[in-house]
Amino acid sequence: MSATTHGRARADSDPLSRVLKPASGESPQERQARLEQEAEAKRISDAIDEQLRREKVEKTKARKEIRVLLLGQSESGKSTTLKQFQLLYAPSSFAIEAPSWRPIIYLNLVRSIRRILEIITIAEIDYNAYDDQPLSPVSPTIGTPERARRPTLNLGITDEELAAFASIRAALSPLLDLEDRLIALLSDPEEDSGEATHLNTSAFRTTAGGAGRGKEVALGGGWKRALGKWSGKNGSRHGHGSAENDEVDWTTDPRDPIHVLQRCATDMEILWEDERVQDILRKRRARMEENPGFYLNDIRRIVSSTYIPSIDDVLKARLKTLGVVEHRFSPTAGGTLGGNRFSKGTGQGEVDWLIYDVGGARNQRHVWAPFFDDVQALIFLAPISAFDQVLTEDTLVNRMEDSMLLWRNIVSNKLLRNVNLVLFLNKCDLLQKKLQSGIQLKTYMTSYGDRPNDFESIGRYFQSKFAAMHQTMTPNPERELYIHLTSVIDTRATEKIINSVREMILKDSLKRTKLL
Ligand SMILES: Nc1nc2c(ncn2[C@@H]2O[C@H](COP(=O)(O)OP(=O)(O)OP(=O)(O)O)[C@@H](O)[C@H]2O)c(=O)[nH]1
Ligand SMILES: [Mg+2]
Repeated sequence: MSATTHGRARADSDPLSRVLKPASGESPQERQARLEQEAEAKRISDAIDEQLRREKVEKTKARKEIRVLLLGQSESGKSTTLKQFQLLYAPSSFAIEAPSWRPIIYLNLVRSIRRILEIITIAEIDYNAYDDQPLSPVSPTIGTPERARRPTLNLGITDEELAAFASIRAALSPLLDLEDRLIALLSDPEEDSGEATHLNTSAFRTTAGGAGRGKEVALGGGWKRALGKWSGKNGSRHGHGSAENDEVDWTTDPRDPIHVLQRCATDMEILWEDERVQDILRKRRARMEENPGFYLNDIRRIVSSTYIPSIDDVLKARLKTLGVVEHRFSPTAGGTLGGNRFSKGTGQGEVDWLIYDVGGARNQRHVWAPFFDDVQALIFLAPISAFDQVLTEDTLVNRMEDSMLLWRNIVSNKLLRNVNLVLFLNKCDLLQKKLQSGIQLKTYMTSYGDRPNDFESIGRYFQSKFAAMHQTMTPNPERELYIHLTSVIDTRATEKIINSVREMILKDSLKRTKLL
């Protein structure tokens, strides 16, 4: 019986209107008859209510969809968390997509090299500023590297080193062109969505003037489809089996970026391993290892002709999200393993998960709100290693401060009052490294005072800070907050956390269903 039919039956025998009728001059028999009628009406009404409740439960069950929104500032780890969901619940699709990350990993590597070259250039500029001072009148021979014999500047560059840097910069210059080609390939997916041969004509073209050079590439969800050809179709395959086990040889395509990378590999290694370069990086406090998309210790492996990104490579790859990207993990579409895991122990049958990954940069945040009243759970990521960093989009704003402001807005938002709230205090691995290198939290957050500068104390401090903000600002004092200290590039640890988040959301969903 449909809900509409129930609605009519209910209107025909409305018990309320009967009860509300005045019962003046009622005889005992009439009263008895009225009470019986009322009881009967109530029984019918209760039966209808129960039927409606059951139908609503069935409808909810039939939908079998849990919607989760990932929020947090740029580089907080939202897309990486999404990758972990995919790895856990749709591992076969993760494996199929892994080769598509290859150009992004190349781009990350090229960006790291560019960053080092920029830092050296700044160091050189600092050095050359010394030229403004008059040279010694007793310069023994013209052309002698006078500066080399001067007391070194704080960066300690000599003319010989300058010459060496100039030579390595020249050797690495093809990477700038490669960066343009990779940006063109990644930024313009529409253009490459046609025939596979199209790749050979335009995908690796150079953008005029290198307009995107140095800027971070930001993409919506379409790039994986556009880069389907990177999954191995344009390389020679040897052997059989699944995509992850197939051996490919990227060098068979003369236009593949692998060639430039291979030609530059030795110079990239020389640059990265050079002690003087390391010294300059140290003095400039450029901790490359902590930057997103760090592959400088893996150059040989990455430029191999048969390179396929590993799980860790994909998790480390940095690609800024644009807009909102929706991902559905469904038991049937996402692979059987995913389906089984999702439905395990829930008592709810199989469940589809709809996860919204959004861009976290300030100019991306306006698109978040329309999703607030459509999700059951929200995972907010705050990278607690970022206390000594500023936002890329606004270098006057400290990242930790930005995270806390965002958190305040989220926890006080009325639209989210009934949403399950999960907080990932993320990048704990980087926090640990920072603390080990002697960086003090109190230098950047004076409110931390003289508390111990160790990971446990700082972790506890941030947990209680974020929890206190929730407690004082929440529009729903009943709402529970689940806080986890995370490093979402750590697959094993994140799997446990995701499982506990899943259990929590499903239990809550079951509770709500029972309450209906
Ligand atoms: N070491 C470390 N790196 C992390 C962690 N979480 C994320 N990353 C890296 O940080 C970078 C940024 O992560 P993303 O997941 O792309 O950040 P996002 O929040 O999606 O950023 P937007 O898309 O710009 O909003 C990536 O290179 C990740 O590999 C972590 O816990 N530890
Ligand atoms: Mg992202």
